[in-house]
Amino acid sequence: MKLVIAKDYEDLSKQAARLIAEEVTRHPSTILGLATGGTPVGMYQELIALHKEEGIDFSQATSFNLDEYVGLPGHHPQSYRTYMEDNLFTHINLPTDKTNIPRGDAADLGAECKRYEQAIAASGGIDIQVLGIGNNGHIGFNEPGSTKETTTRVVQLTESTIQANARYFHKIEEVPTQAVSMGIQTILGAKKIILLASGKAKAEAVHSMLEGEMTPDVPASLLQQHPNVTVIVDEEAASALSAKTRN
Ligand SMILES: O=P(O)(O)OC[C@H]1O[C@](O)(CO)[C@@H](O)[C@@H]1O
Repeated sequence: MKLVIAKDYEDLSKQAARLIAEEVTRHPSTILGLATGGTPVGMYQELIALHKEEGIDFSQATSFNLDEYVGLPGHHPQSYRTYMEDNLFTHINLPTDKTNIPRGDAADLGAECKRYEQAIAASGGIDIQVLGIGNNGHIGFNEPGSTKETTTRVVQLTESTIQANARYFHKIEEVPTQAVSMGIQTILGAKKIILLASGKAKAEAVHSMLEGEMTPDVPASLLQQHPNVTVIVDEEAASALSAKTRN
């Protein structure tokens, strides 16, 4: 995996946005894999600026998000659909009907998971997938124990993930306990992957991902088998890495 240590969060966000913008410019009908969480917010702001100031054009692109909470309709304030509308979609020219996010409120979640996986395959597959990383090494909502064979499915969130995400809800009891998430196999199917991590709380997970053994106990470590991963971290998130990995 290629490691980039950015100066700070702003630099990380700018470098990540550049990679996406280059991809969209080179290949206008690119299939983007998008992530939520706090980390990519700065990257989305940079992408909006690149769209407004440099005319980066998303009109022919398509997007697939990693995950959505079970039980939340798209219009719920804490749904990942709302997050994406607020942080990116309403500010750029990506057509709404080309933005895909699993339906967490589907009546038949099993069918929804199959439909989502098939839609990704039918698009030709994800060209560039953005990922964050959970403090416990999760990617998407693939919690520890997720194997490399997993595809889009309903997953149970761990207590630590529920606690980490409670900051977006009024109280912890409101945080959904399940999500629909692309699987590890789905993520590994992307042609390129960019993983972003910022802050001290991510240092241990970044260390295990890059320097630990490949194990479903740290789902992000399974990315080691992918041929084209760029990990962009800030100094704090890089702080548990050995000198050898840093150089
Ligand atoms: O960027 P954050 O908010 O630290 O979140 C890290 C990860 O946790 C999630 O928000 C899910 O808990 C992922 O979507 C994200 O990659």
